[in-house]
Amino acid sequence: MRFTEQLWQEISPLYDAILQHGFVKKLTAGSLAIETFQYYIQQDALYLVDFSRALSQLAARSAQPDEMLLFCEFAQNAIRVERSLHETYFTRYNIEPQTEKMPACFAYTNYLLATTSLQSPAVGVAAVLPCFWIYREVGTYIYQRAVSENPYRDWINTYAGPDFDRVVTQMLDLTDRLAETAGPAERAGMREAVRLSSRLEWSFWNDAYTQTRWPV
Ligand SMILES: Cc1ncc(CN)c(N)n1
Repeated sequence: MRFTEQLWQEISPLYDAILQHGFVKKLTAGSLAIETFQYYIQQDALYLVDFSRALSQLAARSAQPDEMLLFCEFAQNAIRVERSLHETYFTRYNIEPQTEKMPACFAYTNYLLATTSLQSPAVGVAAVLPCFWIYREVGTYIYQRAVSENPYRDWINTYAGPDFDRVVTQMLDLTDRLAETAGPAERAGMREAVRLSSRLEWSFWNDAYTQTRWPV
């Protein structure tokens, strides 16, 4: 069994919890409140900058030039492609940019930055993997069920689309390659990183759904 197949088995309860979350259910039905989406997209704009920074760190730390190229491309796309999707919504709903990260966004971005800079490159790659993988799976799941008049159609099409699928396949292949040369402790670290980032994906949607702010 591929290492990434094992990973998917391990995180499938977390993935199921994401699919059962009100945010995803309402996004699918097209009934997600605009304020909820607003919060999400404001936080996601902040997230993407650090996500791109984490990918740039992986590029700098890659052992292979081809991997460097991949991470440079992913880092650029995180800002160019996903930001253009965001701009569509910022304009459509008149959303003001936010400058303060709320708890889940803060935890997730700091976790990604710390892991991609301080852990081994293989563990760093595992930490960013759910950012790609879970979005493709959730995007595809929603795409297959979403109503056609869904106001969030652009978001759904981006993550269920062929370009994003190609990137996710490259990430999965790379993760499997790195796992082949990793020792048991490093593989355990990779599994833990995938679990943690998957939890943080759930938290990111949950914060938007509950409009979480810093309590003090
Ligand atoms: C929180 C989060 N995770 C993942 C993605 C997809 N790169 C995103 N835009 N936002």
